[in-house]
Amino acid sequence: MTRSSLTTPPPGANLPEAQPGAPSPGSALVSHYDQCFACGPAHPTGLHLTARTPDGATVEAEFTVGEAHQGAPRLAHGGVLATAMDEVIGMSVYLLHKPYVTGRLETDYLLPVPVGTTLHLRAWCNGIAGRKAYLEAEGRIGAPDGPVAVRAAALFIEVNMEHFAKHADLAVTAADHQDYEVNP
Ligand SMILES: CCCCCCCC/C=C\CCCCCCCC(=O)SCCNC(=O)CCNC(=O)[C@H](O)C(C)(C)COP(=O)(O)OP(=O)(O)OC[C@H]1O[C@@H](n2cnc3c(N)ncnc32)[C@H](O)[C@@H]1OP(=O)(O)O
Repeated sequence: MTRSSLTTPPPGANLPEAQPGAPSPGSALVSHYDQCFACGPAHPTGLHLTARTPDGATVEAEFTVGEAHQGAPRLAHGGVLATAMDEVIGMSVYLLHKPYVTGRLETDYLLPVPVGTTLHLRAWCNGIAGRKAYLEAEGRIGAPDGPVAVRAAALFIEVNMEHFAKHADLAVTAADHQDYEVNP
């Protein structure tokens, strides 16, 4: 895809290694937050993405474009598609077993995505350098090997749990995410 140097791993970046306690190959990934617009099962109008990791290194998910996701008539809004890409990439960082947030997200829109289309999403990590993780994702129409409609490249930045606690209840946040390092 077309990407800037900011989302390209620098020389010396390391490929991620399997982390003890991280989701194992074949497992489903739980939502990181019930009310997340992209993956929260309790969100009233969210995308309700569910994901799994087939191999402990990549993440797969499906997103079916609905009436509520239109930008142009009968076509998905680009921002909604970017949300889905951001989330599936965010879920792939889950495999690193540390909290990260999106610093930068670049998106290529290659094909229009009509309402009713199921996009097959896949995300993976291309490298880690210090607190920076370099990630990529694609969304294919209709099948895992269907035509690519969307590509994304992202830079995620590692944060500590206090990042989230500034705007929410630390006790609740920590209790919900005991498997993350709280003070990395
Ligand atoms: C009850 C609550 C439940 C909470 C749940 C808790 C657990 C959840 C676990 C997992 C969640 C997963 C969630 C996935 C959801 C999808 C992902 C999202 O949508 S995340 C939301 C959107 N993103 C933000 O809101 C970030 C806002 N930005 C920031 O907070 C800061 O800017 C931050 C943390 C990204 C960096 O700030 P600094 O002060 O820590 O660090 P500095 O020094 O500025 O940056 C570090 C390095 O990164 C580069 N960098 C930072 N931002 C960059 C950018 N945009 N482009 C290029 N480089 C950037 C800098 O140049 C620096 O590089 P050099 O070390 O000097 O080489």
